[in-house]
Amino acid sequence: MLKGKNVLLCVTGSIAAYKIAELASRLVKLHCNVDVIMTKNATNFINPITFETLTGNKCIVDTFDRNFQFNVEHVSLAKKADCVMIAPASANIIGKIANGIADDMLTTTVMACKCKVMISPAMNTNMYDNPIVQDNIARLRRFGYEVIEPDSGYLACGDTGRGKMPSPESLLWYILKETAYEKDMKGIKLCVTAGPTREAIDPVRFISNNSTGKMGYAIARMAMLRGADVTLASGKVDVPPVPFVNIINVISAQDMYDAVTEEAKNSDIIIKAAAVADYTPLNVSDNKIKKKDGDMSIALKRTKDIIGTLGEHKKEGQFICGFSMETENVIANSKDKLIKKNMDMIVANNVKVAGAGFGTDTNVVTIITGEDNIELPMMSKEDVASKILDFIMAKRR
Ligand SMILES: Cc1cc2nc3c(=O)[nH]c(=O)nc-3n(C[C@H](O)[C@H](O)[C@H](O)COP(=O)(O)O)c2cc1C
Ligand SMILES: CC(C)(COP(=O)(O)O)[C@@H](O)C(=O)NCCC(=O)NCCS
Ligand SMILES: [Mg+2]
Repeated sequence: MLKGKNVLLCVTGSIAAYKIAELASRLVKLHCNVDVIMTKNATNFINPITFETLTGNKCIVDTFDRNFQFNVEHVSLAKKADCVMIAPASANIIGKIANGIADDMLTTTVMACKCKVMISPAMNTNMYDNPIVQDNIARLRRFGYEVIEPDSGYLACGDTGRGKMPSPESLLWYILKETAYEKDMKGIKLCVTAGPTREAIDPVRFISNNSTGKMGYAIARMAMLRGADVTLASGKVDVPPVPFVNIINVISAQDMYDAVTEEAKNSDIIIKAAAVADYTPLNVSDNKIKKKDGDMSIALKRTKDIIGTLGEHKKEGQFICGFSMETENVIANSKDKLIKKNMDMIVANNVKVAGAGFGTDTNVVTIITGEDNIELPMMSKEDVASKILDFIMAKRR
């Protein structure tokens, strides 16, 4: 995902420094070239050899070290980097950078950087809340540095509070958002739906379906990485939330209808990968329905047709993509829906095909537009998501 990219990690003297080894390793596994600069104080917490072994590059601490690969190392590292992350960032380094001090390798390199610089403060809560630190952070933001909000939680001194460095996984997402993929969807507002809906029968029971949200979440994730401004209307799912995406949690088909019809007013593209109930109980019992002898039946009524409503009110230039999950006459039924509901594209999948449908990490789909019928081989839901976005972007051009 990061082949050909150069990320510069800058590590300072905080107990959270050890966690950056994990980040460096994750980046390397994504085929990224990783350079690491440490402050001298950081080497008290983690040895440069750790980073050198993980990245295959010399870890630089001393500006005046003559054992250089480049002529003027601080300038070449600054020029080469696609993005810089200072993590953990000590109160000291924040103060130095905010005030134009460049008295070591880290601060000198950062001073020479033109690329995006992200700073992840990690320190004791009292230090973080200190008005001098807060003032320095505000100053850094004013100069275009991205300062990442620290988490709240257990700190090494035994206190609990603000100042904890976000997990390596969270920091990785910041880097991916900046460097992974071309940002060809920048400026586009995308609304994605995902997951199942739940239709209450009584306070303890509901009618639902097997959707896990994996397909919709993959679309939201890929679009976010391509620079889109993404809103994800999600039913109850177990998949982790997508960072940097506005998630609207919904339960029922009616909730989904309300969220999506509202969001659609400002969306350039709408992709509906949720499995929304077509029917809901006619009456919802206020109390748990008691078991009785004999059979029972539940009367159902139609839910509102979300895609139908979106198609009817489609704005000029808006692109609507639906998903269809069929078990027979997949293509014919999907084409029918596409036309009837005024969609621009429909992605058909058949639950009965191996590697397709609910819960799996792969899917087998056919992308159907007015003109084309493109059958894709089995691929990961991530790759299916990319293909869908590629098609939509090409159609919009
Ligand atoms: C055990 C220990 C843990 C520390 N943790 C932090 C920390 O999390 N954040 C911080 O700002 N300073 C922390 N410090 C203080 C810094 O190491 C100190 O301010 C140092 O001068 C920072 O140097 P540097 O910014 O050049 O890396 C810690 C010090 C010690 C001894
Ligand atoms: C120390 C640690 C990395 C521990 O993380 P963990 O609880 O996730 O294992 C985390 O609490 C953190 O990021 N702390 C911020 C820096 C810190 O605690 N500095 C010491 C002064 S209180
Ligand atoms: Mg349906």
